[in-house]
Amino acid sequence: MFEPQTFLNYIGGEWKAASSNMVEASMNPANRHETVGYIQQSTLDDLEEAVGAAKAAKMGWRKLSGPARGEFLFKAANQVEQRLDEIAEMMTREMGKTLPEAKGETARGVAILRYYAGEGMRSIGEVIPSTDSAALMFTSRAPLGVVGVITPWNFPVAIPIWKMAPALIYGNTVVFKPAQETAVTAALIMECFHAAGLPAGVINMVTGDGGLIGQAMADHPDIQGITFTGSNAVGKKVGQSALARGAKYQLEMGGKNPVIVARDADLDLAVDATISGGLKSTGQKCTATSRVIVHTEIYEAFKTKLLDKVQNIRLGSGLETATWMGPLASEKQYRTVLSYITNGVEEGGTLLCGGGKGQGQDLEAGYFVEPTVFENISSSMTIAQEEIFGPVLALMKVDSLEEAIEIANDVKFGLSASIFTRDISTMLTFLQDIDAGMVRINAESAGVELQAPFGGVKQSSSGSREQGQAAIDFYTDIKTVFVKA
Ligand SMILES: NC(=O)C1=CN([C@@H]2O[C@H](COP(=O)(O)OP(=O)(O)OC[C@H]3O[C@@H](n4cnc5c(N)ncnc54)[C@H](O)[C@@H]3O)[C@@H](O)[C@H]2O)C=CC1
Ligand SMILES: O=C(O)CCC(=O)C(=O)O
Repeated sequence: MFEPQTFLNYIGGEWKAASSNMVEASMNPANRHETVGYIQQSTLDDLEEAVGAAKAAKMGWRKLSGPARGEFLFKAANQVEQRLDEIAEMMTREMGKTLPEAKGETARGVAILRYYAGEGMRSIGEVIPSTDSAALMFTSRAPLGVVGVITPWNFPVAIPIWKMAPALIYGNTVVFKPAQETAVTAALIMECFHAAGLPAGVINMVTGDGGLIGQAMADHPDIQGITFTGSNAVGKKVGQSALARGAKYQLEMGGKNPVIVARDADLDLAVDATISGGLKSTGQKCTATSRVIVHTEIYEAFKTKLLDKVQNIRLGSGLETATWMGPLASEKQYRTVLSYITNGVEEGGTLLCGGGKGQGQDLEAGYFVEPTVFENISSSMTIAQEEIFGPVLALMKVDSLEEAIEIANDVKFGLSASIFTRDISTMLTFLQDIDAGMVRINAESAGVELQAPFGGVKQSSSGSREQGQAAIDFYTDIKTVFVKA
């Protein structure tokens, strides 16, 4: 029998209840009657305390050497690794993705922590020849100060860690506001940082309403940088608030990612990648495949193979081994996805499979939506333009590569895009002409590697890149130093 616990804020190295004395229940989306845990409904006073703690810890932390900061991250990685099964199970319970996916994500969190721990030993500048032969000129990097981290619910371990680990290694202190939907999982990650013994105030977590706590972080004069992943609408607000007071900001937002299936594609490979890229995590990835743009000559063959597999997808609780696809993460997301499906039908799309609530007694209490495939979708339709963030694929038929790329680029987003082809000139045309930050050839649109830059173009991101060594650009400022004896 699962017993829900109450989780506290983490401020100045201590666990604290919100000053409102109010908690909120976090629910299991596979069974809305099950409470996963209770989390704090924080007030602006709690945020103030957390920012104050981060500000007070700032100088001590930045004065530590990079390798010394790295030691703390190695310890945090070991903690997460030791608790991997427990954290992954909580993630599955709290947001619905299957247990193997949750374990994979938690293991990725461990690897990210180790990667950035190692960054503490690497170069942070370069020597540049001065025109004055008696001088030494070089660049160095300075931390921003206090960094605000606002994260979504779809990757409750990986996204917070890929923001907090580089923030910390480059000498910043952190105030973290996770999505309320997955704040229990976030609290387990904070327990790992606490056990790793980071000095008090270096990392702080305040849970609560995004419009209140998140917005106040974006507005806060003592937070010098804000990193955000989430919706486009909120991201823009966060960016505008930070810009208005001269703070640095980094936004990772939506996607409407295409896969192009060229006429010479390996169809089995393309089908598997479309299913994995579009439907894993129940389609709730900013890199998820949403539009499937298929050459007319192989359209029917591709469609038949795709439907054959999609119709056999097993829905259920992510904790059950037979389950391939779990529920949507929340009631809000469930309603959003169902309304996009209704809209697709109303605008003239043809439903090939799915389209409804998950059927069956064991699915009744959860936010399950059947894996859904549409055809007869034109680029101007709402479901071809807006991010759905659910298990919905839209098939679009084209006569040429040029037409495929034109449709692929005909959206406001530009995060990830993939193509299936064996032809080198098709590959080259695609990688040159596609508007996307992540370009993938013969691979699904989702999936990122922690050591490589991650981000999009157009309205998918604010232009900066996360992960890999690219992260240093956001979390530090360059100092150009000129020294003469
Ligand atoms: N790019 C991505 O990975 C994600 C995209 N989304 C997209 O956003 C849609 C809505 O999902 P939501 O959870 O409602 O996203 P959201 O953008 O509202 O939430 C993301 C984070 O921002 C916080 N937040 C909310 N309002 C805020 C404000 N005014 N100021 C500062 N922070 C604020 C939330 O508490 C959460 O921590 C999804 O259907 C999906 O299309 C959602 C999550 C992740
Ligand atoms: O594809 C991935 O693994 C990362 C996706 C992501 O960053 C997101 O959905 O926010």
